[in-house]
Amino acid sequence: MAITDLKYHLLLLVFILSAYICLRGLLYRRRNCSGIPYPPGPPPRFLIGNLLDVPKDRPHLAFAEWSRLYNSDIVSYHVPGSHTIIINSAKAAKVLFDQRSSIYSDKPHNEMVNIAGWDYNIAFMPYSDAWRAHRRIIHQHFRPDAVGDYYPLLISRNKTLLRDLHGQPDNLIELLKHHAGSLPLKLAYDYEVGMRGDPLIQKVEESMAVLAQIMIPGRFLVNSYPFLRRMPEWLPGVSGFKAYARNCNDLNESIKNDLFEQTKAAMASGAAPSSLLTKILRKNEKGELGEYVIKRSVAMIHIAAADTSMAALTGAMMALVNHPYVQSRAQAEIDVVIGRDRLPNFSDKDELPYISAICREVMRWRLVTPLAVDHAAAQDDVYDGYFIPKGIYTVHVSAYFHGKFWIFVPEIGSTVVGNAWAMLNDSEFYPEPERFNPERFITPEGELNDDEVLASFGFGRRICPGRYLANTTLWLGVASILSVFDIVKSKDEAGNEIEVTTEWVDSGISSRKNVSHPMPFECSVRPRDAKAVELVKSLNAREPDT
Ligand code: HEM
Repeated sequence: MAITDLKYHLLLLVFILSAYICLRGLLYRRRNCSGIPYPPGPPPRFLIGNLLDVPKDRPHLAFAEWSRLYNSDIVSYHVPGSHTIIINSAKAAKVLFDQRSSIYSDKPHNEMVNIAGWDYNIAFMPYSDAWRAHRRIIHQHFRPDAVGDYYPLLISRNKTLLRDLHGQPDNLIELLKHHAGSLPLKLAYDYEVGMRGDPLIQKVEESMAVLAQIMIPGRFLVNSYPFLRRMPEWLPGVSGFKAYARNCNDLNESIKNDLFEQTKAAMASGAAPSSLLTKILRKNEKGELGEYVIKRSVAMIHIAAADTSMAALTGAMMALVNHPYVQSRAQAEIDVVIGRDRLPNFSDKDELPYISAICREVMRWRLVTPLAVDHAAAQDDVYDGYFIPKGIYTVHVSAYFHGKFWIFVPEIGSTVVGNAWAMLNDSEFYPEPERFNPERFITPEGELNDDEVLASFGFGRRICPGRYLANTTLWLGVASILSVFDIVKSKDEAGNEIEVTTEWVDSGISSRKNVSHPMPFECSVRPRDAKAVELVKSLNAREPDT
């Protein structure tokens, strides 16, 4: 390409960007012409808005602080391309996500999510027929009465975990991560994850690291200026994001397709072991559901379940090792209800309310997803005197240039974020919220109260459909480990106890969509007594029901 041509295209790009920014500015002001203010928040800076005001680390804390500072339970900030509204109270969440769910069930558009092949993630799908089709499959197989189908698998894997823990008492966290992280693939495809260096897990981790980057506000210009996707790759700044996205897209294609195709091939040869995928494919012999819907829904299970379940189970251990009193009370409950000759089972759940209270407190105290996943408003709305603009506001401008038609689509999008952390740490409902205190879920009569800490699983019609499986996995893990083991602090070489942190961090490179995990810590298990050793040694993982 001639130098003059290059200069011409660069000038054109600068012109388009400037036109965009001006048009956005105009639109932004025009929206304010409604006379209704946006929810309060830090004052935006010229061109970059509040880009510098949102901390990368634990933004849920800053957002909750803004509510105190600006005296409003909803607050907002603006970065080029989107306006973000943060919902900090359970009251506002109920009105917006539940009572006005037809408005707030949509999801914001993120151009890089699509380019990088992450659009199969149901949590990012717009509120549409496609989303309904995917959600229906997940719901059918993970609603409360369907979760019972997975009890035998959960119980037998739990027994394996206890036996492994007995053999490697200092390897608690690694074994738990493997236990929780491998379950979704076993359940979905009957795929057994290797303890270390599993190629599929590596692909998922790589792809998720890219996703974490994609979700950082302002990280990719194409999210603010989607037309850049159509620009030739030789333009400065375009080839970088395209190559990055292409690599991630290849990973996602492999994650979606490889196990799916292997299972289909095994089914054709009559050698496929039973799994959720074989069950769904057999039920769909007449082809009512498109194959791609099945493929994407089943692939989603691992993405949604593995990291979150690992965080919850290891978070429970962090809480328990720091609170020996809670362990003793739980063990006393287990001993009275089921004795010492067998492990707790799902049929014991109603009689072990304190174990359930521990699990709820784990989900409240240090949230796995403090800011859930972003929603978007499907239409303009007003709450408590504040204006919430619709998710995507588009204006199409076309121009004829250098023998070509160009279409510019400037949009002002509003993202609506439920700050679950702020809601579940509200001292009006949870006195001394910093304290790990399962008793807060127990009534004076000794029963479980009706607070299921639902905000820890998101909001409205988009609330996590896997929450019953997640709660069941956590409950069984905590109940079985406590029935035979004490969770204790590890010791250093000099025999001193190693302190255990109570802090959580966003995993990977911090972004506000990340799953939070406990900071790395060490702890061990110790059999409660000779009776516990006897019970663990007698466990046979292949007998699911005892
Ligand atoms: C401790 C474990 C888990 C936590 C904390 C968690 C949390 C969440 C949150 C916060 C959302 C976003 C909700 C929203 O947009 O408001 C979500 C969505 C989702 N989760 Fe979970 N989840 C967990 C486990 C699971 C499991 C085990 C599965 C699958 C079996 C699952 C499947 C999904 C799916 C499919 C969505 C997308 C829902 C939609 O957009 O309609 N999750 N989860």
